[in-house]
Amino acid sequence: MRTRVFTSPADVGIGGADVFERAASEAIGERGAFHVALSGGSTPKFMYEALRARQVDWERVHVYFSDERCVPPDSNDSNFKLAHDELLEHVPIPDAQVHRMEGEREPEEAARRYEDVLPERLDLVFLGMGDDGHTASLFPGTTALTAGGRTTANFVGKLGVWRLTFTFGEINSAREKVLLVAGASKAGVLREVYEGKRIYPVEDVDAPLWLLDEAASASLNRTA
Ligand SMILES: O=C1O[C@H](COP(=O)(O)O)[C@@H](O)[C@H](O)[C@H]1O
Repeated sequence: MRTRVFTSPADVGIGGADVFERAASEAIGERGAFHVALSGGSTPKFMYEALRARQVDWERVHVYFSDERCVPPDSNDSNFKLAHDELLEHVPIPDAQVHRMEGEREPEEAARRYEDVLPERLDLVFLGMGDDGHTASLFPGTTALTAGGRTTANFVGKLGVWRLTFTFGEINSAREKVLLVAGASKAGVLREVYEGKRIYPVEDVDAPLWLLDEAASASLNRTA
């Protein structure tokens, strides 16, 4: 496992922005465009703030989402809205290059439609981890954990809601995967993940780079 530990959640965000800027420069230099998927939740906000001032050729960036809540794009629960308000409206990325999941549609239909939007291969996928070990909207015990295809609708029984999410196939086919994890509530699950217990969905992400804050990593006995 590759891991970097930062002092605070804000520093995790700066670490994520560093990865974004470097990967964008490499992809644009080598292939002429950068295809990146963003996550939701609370952790990416700091990365979005940091990214506004970075040297990124936004005209060549295409943004996707690794999961979405089944809500309209102007809902405060929308992963797209967070990225839009905190980053995308502040940088010169063409609107046509922002590819949101349509959380306002019937979930199965929205998942099918998103498969037509995705590029052949994503350069970089940002992910978070919930304190139940979910990543994207791949929650423990849900059907999406074994779904084929690239995106799927997922009913999350314990929340009583539908979500849209990348499958593990889509996540693992990306060139790079980065997990941003902050907060003491994640420490217990993280310890078990690092012990190789193999009980949480997040453990099915192949070879991710983990960007952690000190609170999340407090109980790790790390050798990597
Ligand atoms: O529900 C979600 O939660 C995870 C983790 O979010 P965080 O707030 O603990 O950082 C997130 O990665 C996912 O995109 C989101 O929809």
